[in-house]
This record gives sequence, C-alpha cells and structure tokens, in this order.
Amino acid sequence: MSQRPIRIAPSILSADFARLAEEVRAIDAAGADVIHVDIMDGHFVPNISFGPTVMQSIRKATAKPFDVHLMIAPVDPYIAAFARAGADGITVHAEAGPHLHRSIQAIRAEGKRAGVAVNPATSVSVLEHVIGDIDLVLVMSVNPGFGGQSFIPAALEKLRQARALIGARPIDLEVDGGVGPDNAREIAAAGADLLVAGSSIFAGNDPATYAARIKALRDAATTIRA
Ligand SMILES: O=C(CO)[C@@H](O)[C@H](O)COP(=O)(O)O
Repeated sequence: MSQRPIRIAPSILSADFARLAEEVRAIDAAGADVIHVDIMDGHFVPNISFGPTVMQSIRKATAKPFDVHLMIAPVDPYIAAFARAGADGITVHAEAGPHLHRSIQAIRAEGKRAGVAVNPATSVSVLEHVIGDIDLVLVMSVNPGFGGQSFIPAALEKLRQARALIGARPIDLEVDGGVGPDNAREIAAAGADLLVAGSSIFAGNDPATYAARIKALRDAATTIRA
C-alpha cells in the first residue's frame, strides 16, 4: 500500500461560469492542489459543460495542474485538443470506448498523465490490463453529469479494490462525486488520495469561504493518519 498525501481538487463545474477565471484564481489562492476540469458532451453524459477554447482561456489563471476529466464518447478525437489547451492530466472513461488502451496511448503521446475513470456500475476489474500504463484511477462516486449529487456508498468498496490493484505503483487514486467533510475520512480510509469536490467547496460561490472549505476537507481526510 503506497497511499500518498491527500490532495484536494475543486471541480470547477460548480464554479460561477460568468466569473470562471476569477473562480480558478480564488481556489488556487484558497489552497487547491489541483484544478479538476469536467468536460461533458451531452451524449456520454446528459449535460454539456465547455470545450478546449474555454479551457485554454482559464489556463492562464493558475499554474496549478489541470486534471481534465473527459466525459466524451467517442473520446479519442478530442484528446489532442485538450492536451494542447493546457491539460496536465487527462482522464477518459473505461466505458467511453471504443478502445481504452488506444486512448491511453493517445494521452501519453501528448506527454500528459493518463487517467481512467470507472462509473458506479463498472467493475474496477476493467483496469486490470491497463493498470501498468496509467497514472491515475478515478472512481466515480456518482453517475457522471452533474454536481450536487449524493455519494454512492458502494464506491468505498471500489476504492479499496482499486487501492489493492494499484499496489506499490505511483498511481493517484481519485474519487469524484458527493465528496465533503462528512465523508472525507472514510473515503481516505478506503484508499483515495485525490479528492474532487464541487458543491462542498463552491456552494454559494463566495470566494471568502473557499479556503476554510478546502481546509475542512483536507483535515477530515487526514484525520485517519494522525
Ligand atoms: O464529474 C463530476 C460530475 O459528473 C464531478 O466532478 C462533479 O462536479 C462533482 O460535484 P460534487 O458532487 O462534488 O458537487
């Protein structure tokens, strides 16, 4: 088991889109480790967010890593565009197809960190034959498409399974959906080390609250290691 320090990745899906660059600057200043960028196509998921042009324009607002979660199918035609728009890591869905290994190769060919996400109904076992080729596993703890949903408890067992599969490899284990200070402790105990949080950080969109919320999440998640 090689769990790394807890890192917090605010999901800008819950930011005020009318002030998107300001929101990115605010979470950077508030202590975000990583900026989680959700890209939705209205096909793989029932919502549309934004594309590479918007992402490129907010890239200038921070030097923190952009962790780009592509909820797009098919995904391969868009990997290069998001890589060139400033992604540091790109995560594709195991369910998006058509060829997961090819998608991972395409991300690597752009020189980016490669991640694979699994939906709540998808077994972690789909990662077995690609685990040696990736930098991040993303366990979805809601059905992707929207912020503000409730955490699906079965994700905890999937995190434990993913942690066991990762073993000693230097792979991030990310969790996304319904994450907040009330469940961060059990999520971290199950093995997650990169916590995505949208509504629990951005609720009310008041930048004055962001630092305390990020800290509350980090403190809750790190309690188990004290
Ligand atoms: O990818 C997604 C949703 O599809 C997430 O990143 C959400 O944006 C998380 O939002 P909360 O559940 O934390 O409000």
